[in-house]
Amino acid sequence: MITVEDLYKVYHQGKREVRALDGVSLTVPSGSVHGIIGHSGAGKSTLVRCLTMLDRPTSGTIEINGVNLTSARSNALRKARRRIGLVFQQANLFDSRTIADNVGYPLELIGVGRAERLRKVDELLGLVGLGDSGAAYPAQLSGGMRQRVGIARALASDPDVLLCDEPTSALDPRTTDEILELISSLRGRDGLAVLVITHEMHVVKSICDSVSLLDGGRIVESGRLTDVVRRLDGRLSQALLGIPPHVDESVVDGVLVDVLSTGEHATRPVVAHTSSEVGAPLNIVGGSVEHLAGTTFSHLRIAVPSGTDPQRVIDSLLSQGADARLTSDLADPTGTEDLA
Ligand SMILES: Nc1ncnc2c1ncn2[C@@H]1O[C@H](COP(=O)(O)OP(=O)(O)OP(=O)(O)O)[C@@H](O)[C@H]1O
Repeated sequence: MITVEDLYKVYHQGKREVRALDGVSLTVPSGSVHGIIGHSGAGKSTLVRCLTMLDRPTSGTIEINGVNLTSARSNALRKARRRIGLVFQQANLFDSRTIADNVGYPLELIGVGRAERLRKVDELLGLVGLGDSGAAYPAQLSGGMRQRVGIARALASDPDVLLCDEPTSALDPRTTDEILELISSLRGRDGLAVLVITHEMHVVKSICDSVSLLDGGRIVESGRLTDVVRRLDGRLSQALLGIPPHVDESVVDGVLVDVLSTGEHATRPVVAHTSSEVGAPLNIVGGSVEHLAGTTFSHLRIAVPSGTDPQRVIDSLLSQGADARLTSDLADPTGTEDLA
């Protein structure tokens, strides 16, 4: 488990003060995957540097399974750092070393004997699906395989936390899914907590149990994936379940309403029911249906014709267990806010 409390990182540019991290707090329990997304400049890289203590936070604490990284010095800090395994966009392998030697490198650094190293490397290569590739060299592997090597190397020192910084940004969609499946399968391995920094909503939807939105150095929204998407007006909900404009909504006659139904409600004809209840045709002008963490989320945008009171429509939808709001009341109705 990793616990971050009130983390600040202040940079000084001449007389200007930049709060790259402005009081970040978060907890990632063992056995879970937490995603952090945010605009460019939100503070993601600073957070990664501070979590790994490559850059010292100005204040605040980082604890991993009760061990405080922020107060540790020299040897104790070096040891504490091994509690975090790092996976980057590119695996940055040593080209002149075999795959096995790349994975064993962190163990070599801390003086683990050859026999134990070979045993561990074998186990890790098996775990990432590269049991037969130990003797190969990086140049002989595909990008996805190299990333698997990077993951095996990150796990070599038996970390408590796996910190993945844009782990699939350099991969094609199919390889991305294979790597995500691998990362997802690692949650709970000896109590591992996984933290993924990403700008890809697909990553969040595929493997994260919980997610935080970082903006201006602060976490402005956070929660379990299935909870944040339920908040129809939330930025994360709009980003994860957003409805791209399918029609020119300015020519729609009437008022637009967004409807979010979850779980079993998502399988019911709530719009059809409301349509007959209010006695007006309700045209669906956009929608997205997602299955996240075993739950179905249906987000529809409907046009309520002029002459029909939209509040009656909203009330009818609410009475059926759906959430419904005027689209014009939503912060980002197009769901196209760039969180990268
Ligand atoms: N060494 C530094 N000195 C001064 N300001 C910095 C420094 N590093 C980062 N910043 C500032 O801190 C803020 C957060 O930057 P950071 O690189 O962490 O954002 P990011 O979310 O990783 O962005 P990107 O996705 O573009 O890499 C930005 O305003 C940036 O200009």
